[in-house]
Amino acid sequence: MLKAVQLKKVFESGFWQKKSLVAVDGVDLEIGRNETIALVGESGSGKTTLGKMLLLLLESTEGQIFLDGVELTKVKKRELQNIRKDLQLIPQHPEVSFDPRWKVYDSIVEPMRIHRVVKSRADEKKKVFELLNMVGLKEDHLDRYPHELSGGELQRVMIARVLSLNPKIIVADEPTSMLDVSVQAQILNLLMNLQKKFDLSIIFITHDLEVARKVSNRIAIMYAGQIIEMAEPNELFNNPLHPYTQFLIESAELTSNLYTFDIEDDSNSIIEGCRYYARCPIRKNSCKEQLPELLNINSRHKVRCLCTYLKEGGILI
Ligand SMILES: Nc1ncnc2c1ncn2[C@@H]1O[C@H](COP(=O)(O)OP(=O)(O)OP(=O)(O)O)[C@@H](O)[C@H]1O
Repeated sequence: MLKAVQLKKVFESGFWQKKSLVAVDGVDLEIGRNETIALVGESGSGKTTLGKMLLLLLESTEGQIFLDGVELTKVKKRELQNIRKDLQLIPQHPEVSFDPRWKVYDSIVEPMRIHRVVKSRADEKKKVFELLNMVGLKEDHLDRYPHELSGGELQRVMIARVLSLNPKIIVADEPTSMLDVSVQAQILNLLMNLQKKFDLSIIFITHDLEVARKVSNRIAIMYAGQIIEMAEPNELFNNPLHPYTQFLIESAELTSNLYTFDIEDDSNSIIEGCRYYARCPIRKNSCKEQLPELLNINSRHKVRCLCTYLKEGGILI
């Protein structure tokens, strides 16, 4: 359904001296209908940048994106308007996506008007009530301004707004991280139920491995702009192969949340070998020179680590 091939994003940053920062570094990813892939990784590993590129909200420096076989990176801007409604974002902070001067009703109908998915005001009203029902809000909420809603209610409005366009792919970028635990669970359940109903493909960005395990069919672990391991949740938790994944799982068990390094290293700058070299407890000299590929260990498990290939039976050689 959605397929990314060797996606790369390089930002030019630096105030006095310009420096290239590789935020996403050669990502291949394929997501099927009704599938959820969780992108997990520490702050700065490129999750949001990758998510935005997949939704065409950010231009890729290199690589291709296909939706149902159509290469989106080649489609003309005018034709993209139609495709954009299939690709939607649920952001971490919905409050910044809403106009504070608009009531909830207007915020929900705005994208439907832009994309002309309703034919009359009566249709529009009917659709808004349907959506409201689905996301568990009441008629009374429609007449309020964003600041008059709780974080959980606001995220429900965001979900209604996104679903109004009947999208194919949703990138949910840490959609529950600012909510308290009980509301988090409600929103996650709501998303999972709506996914079945709407046949959605979801890329779920999170720091929280336990959330990833709960919501996803597959988990992709990101480090320094690359996917370094990918597997179904049970397989990944029972048999983590990359030293970084092992570290994440151990840290999550200790703190129930993902430990973040103090990132004063150069993991996002352009180096030759394995991006995890500086921190890796099992590194070999050859890891410094050779960037490992993301290779299949078996049909359900991929890893990007030279030492693991050798240990797991030498697929590389
Ligand atoms: N517009 C930009 N200009 C320059 N650098 C950027 C820009 N957007 C992101 N970056 C950099 O790209 C890298 C990846 O950022 P990104 O936001 O994708 O990471 P992330 O994994 O989503 O982090 P977080 O979990 O904190 O949201 C970071 O080093 C970030 O500073």
